Amino acid sequence: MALSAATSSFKHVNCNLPPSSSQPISLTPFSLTFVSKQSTPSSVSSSIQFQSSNNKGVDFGLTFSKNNRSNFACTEAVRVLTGSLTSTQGFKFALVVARFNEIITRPLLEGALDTFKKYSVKDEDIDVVWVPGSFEIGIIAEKLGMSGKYNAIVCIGAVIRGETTHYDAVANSAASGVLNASLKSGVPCVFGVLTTENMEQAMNRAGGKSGNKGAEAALTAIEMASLCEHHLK
Ligand SMILES: Nc1c(NC[C@H](O)[C@H](O)[C@H](O)CO)[nH]c(=O)[nH]c1=O
Ligand SMILES: CC(=O)[C@@H](O)COP(=O)(O)O
Repeated sequence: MALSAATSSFKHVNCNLPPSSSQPISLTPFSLTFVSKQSTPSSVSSSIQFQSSNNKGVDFGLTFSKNNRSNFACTEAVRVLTGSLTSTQGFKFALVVARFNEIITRPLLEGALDTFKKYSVKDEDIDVVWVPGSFEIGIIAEKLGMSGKYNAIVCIGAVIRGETTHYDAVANSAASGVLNASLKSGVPCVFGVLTTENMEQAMNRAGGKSGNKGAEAALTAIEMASLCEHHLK
């Protein structure tokens, strides 16, 4: 395989990322060595080495197939751990949802549940716990985490600025409550609490023009659950 053909195929390398992931893969190579190894009627397998400026090498084995799909496997030198979004079998999730501003938190919850369904998490593996407001999320997330029943917990709330400084107290307490729950229990507790200046900003993030932050939180929960369960046990 000629180098020019390899580099043109390289633009189309499929890294097996899930369909909704938009995170870039950063390789920033200092130098790149290309070695063609094997060619079959349907594919060409090659080895490519990236050498960074601190002399750490990463070898990648690539298979370019005729249907323009490629497999991309890191083979040695640097161990890269990433949670999978597609290996959700047996995972259990809890969602803690604040009833305050329910007009926002309910669509956030629905977004999260849709995402779990999309990634094959079964309904019977999901528990939803309602709390009065975002201030109360932390203590319940911590209890759920400590129960040892869940792989990750999604915390959902909507704190919307009013006239007074109450907003800052609730928003900061919610954030530190969720963080503490995570650190104390060792179970990933994901922060799906909106903190917005007004209702319009909240609606935009609860299924409006800025997406659904509940759906994003569920995706983060899956990735974190996988990272802990599959790599860090
Ligand atoms: N103002 C908001 C609240 N306030 C309620 C508190 O969360 C809490 O329930 C109360 O102070 C009793 O402890 N909660 C939200 O989720 N969002 C708000 O905008
Ligand atoms: C989160 C809040 O701050 C809000 O609901 C309270 O509003 P206000 O500051 O006008 O009392």
